[in-house]
Amino acid sequence: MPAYVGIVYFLVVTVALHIMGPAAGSAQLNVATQLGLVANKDIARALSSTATLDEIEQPQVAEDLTVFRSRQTVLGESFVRTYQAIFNLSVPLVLMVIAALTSPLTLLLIPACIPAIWVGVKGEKMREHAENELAPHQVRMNTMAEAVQGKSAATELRIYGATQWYIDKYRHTTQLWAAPTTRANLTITWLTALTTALYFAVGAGLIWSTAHNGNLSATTVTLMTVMQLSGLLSGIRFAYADLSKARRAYKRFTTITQLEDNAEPTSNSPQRQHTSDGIIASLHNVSYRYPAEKSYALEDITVDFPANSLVSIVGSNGSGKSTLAMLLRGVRNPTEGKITRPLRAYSNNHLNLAGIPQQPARWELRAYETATLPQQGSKAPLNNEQQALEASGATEVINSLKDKGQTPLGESWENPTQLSGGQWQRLGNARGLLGTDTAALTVIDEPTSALDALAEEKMVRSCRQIVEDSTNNGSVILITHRLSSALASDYIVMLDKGKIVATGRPRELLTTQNPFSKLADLPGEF
Ligand SMILES: Nc1ncnc2c1ncn2[C@@H]1O[C@H](COP(=O)(O)OP(=O)(O)OP(=O)(O)O)[C@@H](O)[C@H]1O
Repeated sequence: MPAYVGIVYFLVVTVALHIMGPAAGSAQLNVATQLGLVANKDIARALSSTATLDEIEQPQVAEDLTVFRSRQTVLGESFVRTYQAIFNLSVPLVLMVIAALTSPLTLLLIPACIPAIWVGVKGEKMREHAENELAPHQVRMNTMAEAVQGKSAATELRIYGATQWYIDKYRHTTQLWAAPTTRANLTITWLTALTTALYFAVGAGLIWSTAHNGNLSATTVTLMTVMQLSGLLSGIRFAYADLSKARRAYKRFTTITQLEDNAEPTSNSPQRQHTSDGIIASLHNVSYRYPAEKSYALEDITVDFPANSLVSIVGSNGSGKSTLAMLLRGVRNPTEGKITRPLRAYSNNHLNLAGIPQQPARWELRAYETATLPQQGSKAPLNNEQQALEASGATEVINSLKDKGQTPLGESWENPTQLSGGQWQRLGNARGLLGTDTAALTVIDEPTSALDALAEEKMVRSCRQIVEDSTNNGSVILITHRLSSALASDYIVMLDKGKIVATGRPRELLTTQNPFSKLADLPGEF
């Protein structure tokens, strides 16, 4: 072989890396961005499904959601890495061919790679197995770690003089629980070291044999190929590990989305259904405590919500209004007591439960998608899209944007369009108003800060319209801080410190002595 082969080799590598590097980089960015968008939509669908927040707040699921929420998702990154590994594979393959032409013995490097690749795959499986064993102990481990780090439990430990005992026990127990992971990591380290040593031994043997024959270009080419392939080997291992982690995270994540898939299909027929006793929802001794909280946000609530009515829930800040709204929407489940819903068709299906949370999420999608997200996730399209967009004021917002409904919103995009708090709120409100025509219950947690007075008045009028147009004898429950909104409703429920302090028709409440009539005498808001 002529001596210039080594020079050609360097030139090929250098030119290939310089041309392919930037191309690979921009392709990776594209892949990551696309995957980020897909992930955003997946989360959106999952969250507009019937899953309760209590479920979503489970630590493991919350962690997965965080992963999926980030633009460069784990999935995206692993795709990028795999892509990069496959892309980069072409360079060493070309080199392998040149190297094989220079010195056929170089082909021995291929079988030498196989044990290293096998260890990469096997190691990942071992890690997954160990992780599965650890998972049931994860929550207890976190609790113990928190206690050691000094949350409220640590105070008790100090009072009992038991801190050292706890730390020893903690260390021992976590060592026991973490043993499979430690063992797996140790085995993987040894196996990786052994297979890498084997690979380099074969490589060194090849380099020695070409140098021994005095073939300078073959030595150079072999040396370069050994180094290139070793870099590629770790690339493949990392790519496989990432992909495997992403697959596990995705599996857990789909446990949320499956809830949506399992939801029973509903008929979208506008037939009018009737309640047996004029009640749309009854709460019986309902109490609610947020996960990880000690005190109750709602205590022993018993109340009937009338059908085909506009009901206002009033009360001071922190009295439990939003919590009650979430229970009524089936977003959270009561900790104690139960909620009964007399309508037969009125399950926890989003076609029968519509509503607007206090702070709708800011989905960074295209404007139309943001305003109509439940349509993207729902199997049966909702009929009242146009009315929902009009009543919420979303149409005005969309029409004011440069590319109308196609305008990309928020930070996730290259040339983002920023909206004001009120504009985001209107798009969110449109989502909540989808399906109100057939909903048995529409729960609107009125935003006090983001909407101006006119928009709020429009909202109250829309609420009345929803009750009148309902094909399902439906009621609207409006959480409000405004006296005028409460007085415009058919029924008022007043809360204070998580308990009901007054219920009744506005007229009745105003003409008797009760906490509501006392507040109504004061000017302004509650
Ligand atoms: N996600 C949460 N985790 C823990 N505690 C919460 C959570 N959300 C609300 N709380 C607590 O529950 C209680 C009731 O809150 P809630 O938001 O229902 O009141 P609210 O009447 O709607 O208040 P506001 O008028 O300010 O919106 C408060 O003490 C609040 O701190």
